[in-house]
Amino acid sequence: MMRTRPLKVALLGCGVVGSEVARIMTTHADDLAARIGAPVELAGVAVRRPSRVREGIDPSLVTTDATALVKRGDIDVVVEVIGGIEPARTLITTAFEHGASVVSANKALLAQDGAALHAAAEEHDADLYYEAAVAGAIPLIRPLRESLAGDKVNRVLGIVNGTTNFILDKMDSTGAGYQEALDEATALGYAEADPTADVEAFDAAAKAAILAGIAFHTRVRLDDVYREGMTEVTAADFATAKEMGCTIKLLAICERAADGASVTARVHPAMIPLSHPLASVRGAYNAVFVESDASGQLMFYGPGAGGAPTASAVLGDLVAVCRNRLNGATGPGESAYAALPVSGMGEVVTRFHISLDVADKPGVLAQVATVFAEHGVSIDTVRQQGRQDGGGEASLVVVTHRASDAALNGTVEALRKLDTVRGVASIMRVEGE
Ligand SMILES: NC(=O)c1ccc[n+]([C@@H]2O[C@H](COP(=O)([O-])OP(=O)(O)OC[C@H]3O[C@@H](n4cnc5c(N)ncnc54)[C@H](O)[C@@H]3O)[C@@H](O)[C@H]2O)c1
Ligand SMILES: N[C@@H](CCO)C(=O)O
Ligand code: NA
Repeated sequence: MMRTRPLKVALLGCGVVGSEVARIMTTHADDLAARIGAPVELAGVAVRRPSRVREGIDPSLVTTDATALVKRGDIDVVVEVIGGIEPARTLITTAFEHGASVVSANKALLAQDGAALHAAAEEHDADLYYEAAVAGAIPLIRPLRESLAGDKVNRVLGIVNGTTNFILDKMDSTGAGYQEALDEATALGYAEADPTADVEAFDAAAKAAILAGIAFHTRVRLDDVYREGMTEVTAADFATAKEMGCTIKLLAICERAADGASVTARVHPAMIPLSHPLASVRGAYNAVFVESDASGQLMFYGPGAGGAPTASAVLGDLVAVCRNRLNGATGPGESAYAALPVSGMGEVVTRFHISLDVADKPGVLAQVATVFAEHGVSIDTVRQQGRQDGGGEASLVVVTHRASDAALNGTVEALRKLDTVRGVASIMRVEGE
C-alpha cells in the first residue's frame, strides 16, 4: 500500500552526477514512488554556486548551506555527490547523527574512511550505500555484498576507470595524443575534477580498495593498494603490445593468495591478449571479472562513468535505502570479519614483458638468460632484433613465465649492472592469460 507522506531527500552537490540525479528523481517520480511504496521528495539541494541556472530544480530548494540542510532533522536520505574528503565526510557523519541514511558516489572518501563511516551508520541505525562509487552504472557492490554473500570470492579483475580506458582506447585505435584524448574525456563528464586522480590511478586504486574490502571481508584502504598510473604509456608500448597480439589496459586486480591466508590489491597498466574479453572494452566502458569458488567466473560490463549512468546507480541505492526505511530496517553494513593481512606488491605473481637495449655481440643473450635464471625467473620467449642504425646495439624482448614482483625487481636490478645492457626500455606486466 502506498504511504502518502513523502520520504525526504537532500541532494548535496549538483554537478555532472547530481544534476542527473535531480532530473531522474523528477521525471521518474511516479515510478520511484510505486517501487518504493511512498513518494520521494527532493527537499533541498546544496550547491556551491547558487547563481547557476539548474533546469528542472525549484530555485527555492537550492541552498549553499549544506550543513544546515543535513541538520534539518526531517531528511530521510542524504545523497552525497560533492566528492572529495571534506566537507563530504563531515556532512555524511552529520547526516547520520541527524537520523538520515546516506547514498554516496564518493570512492575517494570510502577508500580512506569507509570503516569509520560504516561504524557511524551502524551507530545511528542508518544505511550507507555506494553502488555509484565503483564502475558507475554497473551493479557490482550489491552483487558482491549480497548476491555472492554465500560464495567465496578469490579474484576481482577489471577495468574500473572510464577516463583512462577512454584515453588508452583512443591512443590505441586512432593514434590520438594523450592530452587530446584526456580533454575529450573531461568534456564528456568522465574525468574527476582533478584528472590526476584518473591518470595517476588514485581513482582506480580507491575502487580496488573498496572492491577488495567487500570481496574478501577485510578492511582494505587506499594505502594498501599498489598503484601505477598510465601517463608513461607510449605509442611505442602500444606498438610492442600489438606485435605480441596484445593491447594495454589499466587494470585493477584484487586477489586472494594461493594459500588463502592473505590478499593483494593493485592497479597498473598491463598487456592483455587481444583475445581476452577485456581487450575489447572500449571508450569509457568498464568491465570486471569476479572469480568465486562456486560461481566460477562472472563478468560485469557497462558504462563506468558519466552523469546519467552514475545517477542510475545512485537512484538504485536511493530506492533500496527508502524501502529499508519504510520497513524500519537497514541493509547490509560493513563485513570485515575475515581481517586477512594485505600483502605488498613483492608477493604478487604474474608474467612480465621486458624490453632491453643491449650490445649486439656474441654471448649477450647467454649473459642475460643467466641473470634471469639466477633470480629464479623462468623465460617464456626471447626475441632479439639488431638495430639498423649501425650503433652496435640490439633490442632484446623477454617475456617471462609467472614470477613474483620481488624476483623480477631483483632480476632487473642485476641486468642494469651488466656492461652489455645499455638500458631497460620498458617493463610491463602481462595479465589475462
Ligand atoms: N562523473 C562521473 O562519471 C562519476 C562517476 C562515478 C562517481 N562519481 C563521483 O561522484 C561525485 C561527484 O562527481 P561529479 O562528476 O558530479 O563532480 P562535479 O565536480 O561535476 O560535481 C560536484 C559538485 O559539487 C559542488 N560542491 C562542491 N563543494 C560543495 C559544497 N560544499 N556544497 C555543495 N556543493 C558543493 C561543486 O560545485 C560541483 O558542482 C564524486 O565523488 C565522483 O568521484 C562521478
Ligand atoms: N572519473 C571516473 C568516474 C567514474 O568513477 C572514471 O573515469 O571512471
Ligand atoms: Na557500480
